[in-house]
Formats: sequence, C-alpha cells, structure tokens
Amino acid sequence: MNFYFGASNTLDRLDAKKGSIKGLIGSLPEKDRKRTAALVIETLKFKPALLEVIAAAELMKEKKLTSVNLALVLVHDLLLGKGIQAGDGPLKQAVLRHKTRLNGELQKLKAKRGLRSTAELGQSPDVRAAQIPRYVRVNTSMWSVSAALEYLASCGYSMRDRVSSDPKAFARDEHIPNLLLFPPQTAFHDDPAYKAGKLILQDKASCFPAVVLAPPAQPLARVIDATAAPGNKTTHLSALMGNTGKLFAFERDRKRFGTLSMMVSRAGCTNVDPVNADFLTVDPQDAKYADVTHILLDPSCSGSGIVNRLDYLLESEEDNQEEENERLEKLAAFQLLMIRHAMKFPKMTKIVYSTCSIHAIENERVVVAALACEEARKGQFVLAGRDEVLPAWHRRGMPEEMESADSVVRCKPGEDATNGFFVSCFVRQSNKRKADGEIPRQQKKRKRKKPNAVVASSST
Ligand SMILES: C[S@@+](CC[C@H](N)C(=O)[O-])C[C@H]1O[C@@H](n2cnc3c(N)ncnc32)[C@H](O)[C@@H]1O
Repeated sequence: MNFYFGASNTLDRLDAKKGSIKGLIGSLPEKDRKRTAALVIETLKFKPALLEVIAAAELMKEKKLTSVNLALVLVHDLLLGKGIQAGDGPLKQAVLRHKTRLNGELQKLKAKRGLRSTAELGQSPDVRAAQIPRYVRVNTSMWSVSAALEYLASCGYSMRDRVSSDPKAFARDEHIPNLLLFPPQTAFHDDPAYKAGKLILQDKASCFPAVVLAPPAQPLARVIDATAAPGNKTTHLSALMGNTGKLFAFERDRKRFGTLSMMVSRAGCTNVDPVNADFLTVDPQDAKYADVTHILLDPSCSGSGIVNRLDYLLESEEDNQEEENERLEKLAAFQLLMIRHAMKFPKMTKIVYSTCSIHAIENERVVVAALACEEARKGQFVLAGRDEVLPAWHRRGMPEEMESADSVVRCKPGEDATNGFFVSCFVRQSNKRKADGEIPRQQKKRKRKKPNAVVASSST
C-alpha cells in the first residue's frame, strides 16, 4: 500500500501547488520513481472521469478512505489498471466492496459521453485545448463521396463551409480530398457506415503521407507500405490506387499484423497483400518486388507529436534527458536505415518518409542524413520540391535544420488542429518532374548541433 500512499501524497502536493509534476516526481525516492510517476500521470489523465465515477458511486462515504487522491489512485488501478497491487489489507477490501458499483458508473459515464473505449475518457486538457475536429475519411474503395454525403444527410447531418459546435454540422477538409470534419465529440463508433469500413476515423496529418506519395492507380502499379499496422495509411493508399495494382503491406509485429489484416479486410482493400515480415529483411532484388516504384515509410518513432499524452511533462527532466536522447538517437538510426533500404529497390522512384514526432532528430536530421548516404548518391535520390509536397500547407520544416526546409511538411500540435507530424518525399532525380537538375543544397556538408548524429544501426 505504501506505493499508493506515495502516489496520493504526490497528488496532494500538486493540488497544494508545492511543485510541478516534474519537480515532485523528481523528488521521489529513486527506487519507486518510475512506477509512481506512471501511476500519477495516468491518474491525472483520467482524473476528471475518475472523480465523476467516485462521486457517483459514493465511494468517499467509506470511512477507511482518508483522501480523495488516495481513492483516485486506487480506483485508477482497480478500473483501468491491473487491479490494486497490494496485499489484502482493510483499505483494499474497502475499495473492492464498491467494485461493481464503480464499474457500473464507469460504463454509464462512457455511454453518456458516447465513447466506445475507456481510453477516450483519458483525453488530456491538451486535446481539448487543441480542439482537434473528428476527422472522418470516406473510404472510396467502398463507396463514392457523393454516396457518403447522401448517407450523412439521411442521418441528419448537413454540410457547412466550416466545422462548428453544431453537433449535426460537418465540413470538407480544404487540403485532403475525401476527408470530412465533424465537431470533436462526434461519436462514430456505433455508426453502421463506420462499422462496415466505409468511413475511417483518421487524423488529418496522418492522411498527408498517402496523398504526397500519390501512388499510381493502374493494374500494373506496384507499391509498398513498409510499416503498415494498424493500417490507416494502407487503406488510404489502397483507395488512392483505385483498389487496383498491388500494395504490399509489411508489418513485423505479429499482433499488430492481425489488426492490419482485419483493417484491410474490413475496408474492402482487395489490392493489398499483407506480409508479416520485417521490411529490412526483404531483398530489394527479389523478383516479387522488382517492379515496386512507390513506397511509404512511416516507421516506429517517439510518438511525441501525439497530443493525448502527459508523459511529455517528464521528458525534459534532467536525469531523464540523457536516456531520452539515447532513445531518440536509436530511433533516428533505425529510421535512416529504413530509408536507405527503400532506396535500394531497383525501380523505386518515390519514397515518402513520415513520423508523428516533433523532434528534429527524427525528422529533418534523418532526411539530411538520408540525402547524404551512399544509396541516395547511387540512386540519385533528391528531395521533391514543395510543389509535390502539399504546396498549400502552410507549416514547413525547420529552416535551422535544413536548407530545403520548404520541401518538407510539419504539423504543430495545438496550432494546426492535428497531431504533431512530419512528412518528406524523396524522388529519383531522373524522374523528377521539374527540370531543375540541381543537387539539393542540403547535400553539402554542414556543421551539426548535438545530439544529432544519425548513424545507421539495426535497432529500433
Ligand atoms: C508508426 S506505426 C505505422 C502506422 C501505420 N502507418 C498507420 O498509419 O496505421 C509503425 C509500425 O511499423 C512496424 N515496424 C517497425 N519496424 C518495422 C520493420 N522493420 N518492418 C516492418 N514493420 C515494422 C511497427 O511494428 C508498427 O506497427
């Protein structure tokens, strides 16, 4: 139980404004720090929802419970974690007596808010501040946009110029064709068209890579999605290909591969060939992939652009900083390796590299390193210009990191009504539409700031 008292004490001190989350967690005894930090952060994420549940279940009438914060951490683990991790003492027994009622109130709260998953109850204030609309992509592999609009009208929705707080109004996105915007709280989980795979819930920024790749829509098209699960970008690519040609979708994780296969089948993507394998083990000379011309690389990254996280609060904590830098450097090395591997395919003409990270080390610096690598030189890969990479999107790369920052796209969480995101596009110079013929300036040697040495390694 001491662990719960430690976490509840940290929450008490936070409430009393006796320090920041970072500072208070940093002052915990080192042996408990990681575990307590995780519980405190998770509890804070769910605090408003847990408070409602505790109040509705009248848990605080229980005499053994001396503080609301103690109740919060215990109920967190009981309902959202792996159960209360303590021996069978009277305090644990007191909370367990209310388990059925607490659980019932949790389900009622989810139903009241129109949520399908408990995780959605944990949206941080950041998410609300960012006011990210509910983005819904019409899956054109299954029906047309006009059919979808008719369907939505039959459900009582009406299309407007822009999304508003009117729960029955929606708008079309100005950058991504077939993407619709609804008010943030709009629930689609029980919608028949969503359940049938005809509507796909996908953040706007996550739609950028497939649109930039613009895969060919013809029977002989050969495309790879190298890191595919859960499959949002795969189903988007498939739709852009007109569900024709062949899209090889690689996923190395077995469980995530199951999700990918389910998503692809639900979305009616008949041109997708899901492959449960590590993309790095694929031989670029293998006849099966010899004709691949386009590839999407959306590899594992830090996920630091995802808005629904509180753990970023800990990232700048001094003693974690070194560990974090090491982790980012490893990720960057892996990301670079993936791009270099993609450049080895003999007929590759276009490579889109994206991340949901906000860190330059995983974004601009990986791109600069990729442009300077042997495979880029041999294959004459250069960066596609702004005209091929969402020219109308306002936010571009960091100019202090690369000279062609205008050629890449960034999304800033909290400002662009999306998650944080990065997209870049490599093309073979011989295939480049524009007759500029120049070696891009970022291939010149530049002084780098630390920590940014992106060195290829095989780990993630
Ligand atoms: C960021 S997620 C991809 C998200 C996906 N593009 C989407 O939009 O739904 C990265 C995925 O790549 C997988 N992955 C990482 N390294 C891989 C590799 N070398 N080969 C195949 N899959 C890999 C991870 O297991 C993870 O599922």
